[in-house]
Amino acid sequence: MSPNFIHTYVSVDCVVFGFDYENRLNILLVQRHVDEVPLERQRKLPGSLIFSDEDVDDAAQRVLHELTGIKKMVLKQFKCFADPTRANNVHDIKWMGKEYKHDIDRIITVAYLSLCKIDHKINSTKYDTVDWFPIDEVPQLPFDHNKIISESLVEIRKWIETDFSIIFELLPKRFTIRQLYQLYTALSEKYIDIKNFHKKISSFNYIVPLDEIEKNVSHRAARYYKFDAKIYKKNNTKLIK
Ligand SMILES: O=P(O)(O)OC[C@H]1O[C@@H](O)[C@H](O)[C@@H]1O
Repeated sequence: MSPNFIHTYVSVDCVVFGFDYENRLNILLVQRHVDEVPLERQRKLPGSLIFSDEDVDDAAQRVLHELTGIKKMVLKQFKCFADPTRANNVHDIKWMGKEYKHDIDRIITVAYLSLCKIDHKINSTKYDTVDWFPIDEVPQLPFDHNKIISESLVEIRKWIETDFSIIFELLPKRFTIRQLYQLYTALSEKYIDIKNFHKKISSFNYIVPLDEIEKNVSHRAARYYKFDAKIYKKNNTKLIK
């Protein structure tokens, strides 16, 4: 007897990270609409089935553009999720039927990581509701989206160790060393104390001090810095060795 081979749909899902003013990692979730399910239980990762004439990376770039209105965003494919039961939930089947007008029983999804400054204006052309959620306040999501998010966290930690410059995609254009430190500690599993961090940072010429300091703060006003991508590319140093 010959084995059964799958005949399946393929989708992409994007985990977009942001870093908020309370020093927490956030991700972007969208709202879907399925009758009979309370709205607060219908958040999901932004995603889409892939068009028949589309490359998978292009589909992810399209999803991000439809999600944020931003033309080109940092993007990293990190894993394929193919559990045969991942789209078996009755509400998920209903949703796919409504959204794609097809009888869809199996979907393999390719997951992507992306990064966005949290103060960037989100101009979605596809979703009526797009919100930032602190990573530890993400609700129960459809499909295997909670699993995709936890695996994306492992992935972003690895990413930062191989390419430190991605951290600046999450920070405002001008930032303090404390902000950089807090983001680094939220992302990295390595511990470094703030004094040593300051020492390290001051040896990196791609982190450039500005002639501006914080205003209206209760603690000692800190200097602002900016990231110089050109200088970084020249020496491409890892931050913590
Ligand atoms: O609901 P949308 O994102 O349009 O459809 C694609 C979905 O199909 C599932 O594999 C994915 O997890 C993805 O979310």
